Order: sequence, then structure tokens, then C-alpha cells
Amino acid sequence: MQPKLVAVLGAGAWGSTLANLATATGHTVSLWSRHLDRSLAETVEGADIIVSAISMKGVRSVVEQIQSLSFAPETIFLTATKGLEPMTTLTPAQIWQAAFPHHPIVVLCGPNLSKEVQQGLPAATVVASTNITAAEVVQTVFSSHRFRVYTNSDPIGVELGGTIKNVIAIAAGVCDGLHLGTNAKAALVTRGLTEIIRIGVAWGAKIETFYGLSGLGDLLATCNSPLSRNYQVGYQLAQGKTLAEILEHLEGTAEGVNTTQVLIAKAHQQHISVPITTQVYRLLQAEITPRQALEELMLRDIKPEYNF
Ligand SMILES: NC(=O)c1ccc[n+]([C@@H]2O[C@H](COP(=O)([O-])OP(=O)(O)OC[C@H]3O[C@@H](n4cnc5c(N)ncnc54)[C@H](O)[C@@H]3O)[C@@H](O)[C@H]2O)c1
Ligand SMILES: O=P(O)(O)OC[C@H](O)CO
Repeated sequence: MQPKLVAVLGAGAWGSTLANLATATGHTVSLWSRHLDRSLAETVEGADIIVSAISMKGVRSVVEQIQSLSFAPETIFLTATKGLEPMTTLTPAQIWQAAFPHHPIVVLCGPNLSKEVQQGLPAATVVASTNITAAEVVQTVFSSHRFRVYTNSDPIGVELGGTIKNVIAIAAGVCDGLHLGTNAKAALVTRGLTEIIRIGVAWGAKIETFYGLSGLGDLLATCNSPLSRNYQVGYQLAQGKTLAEILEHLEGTAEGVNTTQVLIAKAHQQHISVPITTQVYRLLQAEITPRQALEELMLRDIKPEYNF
């Protein structure tokens, strides 16, 4: 395969890691950040693949800045952001697709704590698109003996798995911060997966996608690692800190905080039951304490175990 020119937008923890992965496999990479002098137009010029690792809050403005530029029809847009846009409830891939309707859009999500990937520890991920040829191109660009990349044809399922698990990761941090034990954590993560599937299927994803790397895989990684910023938010809430105090000192972006708000709004509109997300939301709003959130979950009406 010909080496590809890869432009990476966003030089935070994940953008820098993806840039290093593509460089390590022999590709030419140009990295853009709003804090660097280089213009966006210069960075993306001639790129075969444009990777977005921008936080959710910046995706729309970056899309708008490059929408007027012209790209070769085969240029692939790869999005690695895990969030939902508050005003529209759109996923990042949906925003990219609306702006570039004639280009292949590929989603990259998986259990990928950037610090571990940066250290060269083994990891796996998923690249998903309705255009499988484009997903296969991205697969070859990022695959190495340390980073195993699978393709998938359910981009909305892959993207929602990676996005909604951030809310459950906040709850998992609370669970560990309160020292509730392994049984409680297993119950939370399992019922969290049920909640993710319920929402995801209502939004058009395939159930089986959530049992893969971008669903269960990313849920396990994020709910069990202090490297996860979302987990850290929950853990510190359980220690009695306010959300403002936590975010002031948090290194990087905890997308789950905003994702929780968007999910609550959308779940209410569509009458989807989201008990864990509801308690996370109330906790983030400082309406209840972590202990009260636990009581609310444990004292819900007893019922059969529906798994979605
Ligand atoms: N860090 C990880 O382990 C990891 C792994 C997989 C996916 N992700 C996802 O990747 C995304 C980025 O995460 P991160 O850890 O790199 O975050 P980060 O905070 O380290 O970096 C965010 C990047 O987005 C840019 N940005 C933010 N607002 C912007 C705006 N308005 N205009 C232009 N640029 C803007 C920042 O300058 C920075 O380059 C998130 O959606 C996250 O969920 C992160
Ligand atoms: O640090 P977090 O919580 O954003 O998690 C990072 C990645 O999403 C893990 O796959």
C-alpha cells in the first residue's frame, strides 16, 4: 500500500497518540491544534485521511472552518471524538457526514486509554463505516504489532458505545470512591451495558455491536481505570468534591459530563428508561449525594432481568 498523508486535528492526549500510531506505521502525519501557528487549511491540504480528535465542544467549529475547502473525492474523514452535540444531539460522525455528504466517514472507538497506548502497551480498537473499503484503508494505516484494529459496519453502534459508556464510567468511579465492593461494581457495569444497549438500539444501532470492543470493551476499560477522566470525575465526587472543583484540576476532557445532559434530554423525549444516567445527572447537578444516588438505584421497583 502507498503511504498515506494523514492530517490529525486536535493535539490533545488522543490526537497526539493517533498521530504517533500513524507515524510509527510509516505514514506522513501533520498535526493541527488551535494553539499552533499552522493553519487548518495548510494542515489538511492533500491529506488522504483527516482524523478528528477534537473534544465534542470544538467539533462543529472545526467542521465549519474546513467545510469550504476542496478535497479529493476519496479523502476519508475519521472521527475519534466520544460525545454528543448538546443543541442537536448529533454524534460527531453525523456532524462530519452532514458537512461532507460525498466523502466516506469512519468512526474509531475502543478501549484505548491514551496513556497506555502511548507507552506501547498492547491495545485493540474498531474502525466502523458504512463504506467498508474506507474502514479497511484506515485499518491498515493504524494497525501494528501493538495496536490491533478491527473493522465494523455499524458506525452508529460503535460511536454510541464509546460515547455512552463515559456516563457509566462516572458512576463506576462513584462506586469505587464509596468502596462499595466488587459485587456492586459488577452489577453496575452489567446494568450499565443494558442501559447503553437500550439507548443505542432506540437510536438505530445493532445490539451485537455493544458486545464488542467499542461497547463492552471500552466500558470495562473506562470503568476500571483511574486513567479514565470520566472515572476520575465520579471517584472525586464520591470523595465529596464539587464538580467545579474536579473539572478545574482535571487533566483533559471528561466528555461524560456533557453527554449525561444530552442523554437525559433525549431519553425523556423518547421515553427511554435510563436509571443509572438519571442518578449520574442528579449527582452532577448536585441535587443528591453519592449515597443518595446509590439508595435510589437500589430501592427501585423490583422487576425481571430484561437485558435491553
Ligand atoms: N484520551 C483518551 O484516552 C481518549 C481515547 C479515546 C477517545 N478519546 C476522545 O477523544 C476526544 C479528545 O480527547 P483528548 O483526551 O485528546 O482530550 P484533550 O482535552 O487532551 O484534547 C482535546 C483537543 O481538542 C481541542 N479543542 C477543544 N475545543 C476546541 C475548539 N473549540 N476548537 C478547536 N479545538 C478544540 C483541544 O485544543 C485539544 O487539542 C474526546 O472526545 C475523548 O472522549 C480520548
Ligand atoms: O479518559 P476518558 O474517560 O475519556 O476515557 C478515555 C477513552 O475513552 C477510553 O477508551
